Amino acid sequence: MTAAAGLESVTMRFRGHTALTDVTTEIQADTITGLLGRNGAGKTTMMQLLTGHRVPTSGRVQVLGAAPFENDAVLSQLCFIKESQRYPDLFRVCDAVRAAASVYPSWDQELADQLLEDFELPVKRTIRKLSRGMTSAVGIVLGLASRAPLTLFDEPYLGLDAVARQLFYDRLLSDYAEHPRTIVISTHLIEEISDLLEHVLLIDRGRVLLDADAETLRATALTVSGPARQVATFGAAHDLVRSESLAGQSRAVIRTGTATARRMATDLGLVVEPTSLQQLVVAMSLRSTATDHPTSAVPSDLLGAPR
Ligand SMILES: Nc1ncnc2c1ncn2[C@@H]1O[C@H](COP(=O)(O)OP(=O)(O)OP(=O)(O)O)[C@@H](O)[C@H]1O
Repeated sequence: MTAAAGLESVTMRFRGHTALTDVTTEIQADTITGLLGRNGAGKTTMMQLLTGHRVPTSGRVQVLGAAPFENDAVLSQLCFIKESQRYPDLFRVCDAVRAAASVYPSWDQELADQLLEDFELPVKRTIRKLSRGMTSAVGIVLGLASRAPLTLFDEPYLGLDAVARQLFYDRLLSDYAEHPRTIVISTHLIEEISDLLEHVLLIDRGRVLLDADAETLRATALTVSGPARQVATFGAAHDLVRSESLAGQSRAVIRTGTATARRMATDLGLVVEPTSLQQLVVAMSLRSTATDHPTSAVPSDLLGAPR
């Protein structure tokens, strides 16, 4: 696998706050990567660094083989759709489309027209007068039709209804299948998007907590439940991410993937179920918080039921 972008020992400090601490990671080429993490984890900051909107306090950022900051050759190959994308006051939808068409070398007008129709966007209306969700849809149209070699969506669907979000996932997947490129999406809607993701990068308070391909994650995360003692025995022999107990029964998220581990769980009389990506992300984030703040109370029902 080749890397389309990478951060090497990157620290990003704002006045009085460190948003990223010594982050080293690679964004694989022609892959859909999910950038996950709690509020304030550092996702937007990472995207700003990758798109040359910021320079790291220390460390190196490489995108398509070079540092992105003030590098036109690199920037022309990037498309960054921000959470609250701003447009000039009088811009109509068609003006934004025309402007994007002139900026992105790989722009596909046919795809843009199709997406405008799919999202039922009124092309002559001023963007300022669109609803929150419709404005997000404009960003999605631009991001997909740009066909940029590296496209970053930072929580692209603020206000989008469930049908429009599904439309986004479907169109993204079908266009990506025909035109593979590197896509990074930050989102809190993990459950919805998990099937789309090929790689997962989980950030927690500015540090990388998980950096793995989605297939491996699916194969290595289990939820086991049963008598507390047996769950504890099983957890002690594996990477126990989180467990909760009530009335002598426990439920635990474990990272392991081997057939032997599953057999051991079954032999102990435990119920073994798959762990969804969302459950794993929640469990890992809570473990990280608990490690740093051992006394903080965590609600016991946060793991929810497996898919
Ligand atoms: N310009 C800035 N000045 C000071 N602090 C900042 C600045 N930009 C970001 N931060 C801080 O850096 C941290 C990471 O912010 P960032 O926007 O990257 O998080 P995020 O993961 O995108 O969060 P969310 O999911 O809530 O959008 C936060 O604590 C934020 O307050």
